[in-house]
Amino acid sequence: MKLTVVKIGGNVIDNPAFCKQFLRDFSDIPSPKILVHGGGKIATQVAEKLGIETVMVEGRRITDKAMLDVVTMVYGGLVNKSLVAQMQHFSDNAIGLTGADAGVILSQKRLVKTVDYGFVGDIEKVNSTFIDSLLQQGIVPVFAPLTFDKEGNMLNTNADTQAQAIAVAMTGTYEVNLVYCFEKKGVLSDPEDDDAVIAVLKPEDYEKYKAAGVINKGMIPKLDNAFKALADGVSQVTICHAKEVKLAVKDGVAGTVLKTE
Ligand SMILES: Nc1ncnc2c1ncn2[C@@H]1O[C@H](COP(=O)(O)OP(=O)(O)O)[C@@H](O)[C@H]1O
Ligand SMILES: CC(=O)N[C@@H](CCC(=O)OP(=O)(O)O)C(=O)O
Repeated sequence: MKLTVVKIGGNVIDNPAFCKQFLRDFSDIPSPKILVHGGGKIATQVAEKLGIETVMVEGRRITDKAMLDVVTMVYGGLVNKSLVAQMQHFSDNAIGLTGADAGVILSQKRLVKTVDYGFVGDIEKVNSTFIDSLLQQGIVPVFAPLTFDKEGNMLNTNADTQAQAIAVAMTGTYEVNLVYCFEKKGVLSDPEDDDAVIAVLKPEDYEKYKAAGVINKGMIPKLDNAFKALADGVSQVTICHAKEVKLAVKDGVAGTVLKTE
């Protein structure tokens, strides 16, 4: 049986009209399906209002206690619950979850000698049986980019990584299609040209574009996760504009499709 996992980024969520259109389109995608959301841009804005500075290292937010409070409120509260309410309006029976709810995504606090990331989690285990029990009831799980550790901490977790880990965990039961939606038409071969979409991306091309600096910033962790998902058993991985989510799922052709070789 097929399962669709869609990840939606912060630039889409931050735009109410764009986000509403995306959720309307998402509601047309047949179940079973899962939504994973980011919200980094909104967390940065809220933190700024509270006088808390944002520092990102290799695509991950340094998350001290004050920032953990911000991301817990923003991702687990504001963003997650707003999405769930709108999805109910579009007749998707959504349930909003952090990884701590029902212990569904266990992480370990990120330990890197050179950088103190604070309350940032690297995912260890996803309870696919619990997720499947929701899917079996026709419920659409909506995951905030938060996980937890055995010490009882909430941990901030990169949303692209979380989508990849959930998608891979579900491959035991489903043929999984993973779609990363954002505000551009796909992975671009020319950052200045919004139409220069790379239709098919293979690992060797990725390395080439990365070395040339054409693929950079947030696209690097996104593609690392996307290729990992493909290597770990996800059937199809697409990176596309949020407006093309239905095309990506129904026709399997939109934006950039990843191939292993
Ligand atoms: N070659 C590229 N093609 C498209 N986007 C790119 C490329 N290189 C870097 N980017 C940047 O990557 C960003 C997407 O990553 P990120 O900001 O983490 O998105 P999201 O928050 O949606 O996960 C784009 O907004 C774009 O600025
Ligand atoms: C640890 C870490 O960096 N977590 C991310 C989680 C949100 C996210 O990934 O949001 P986007 O998908 O919108 O970028 C952050 O706080 O920015």
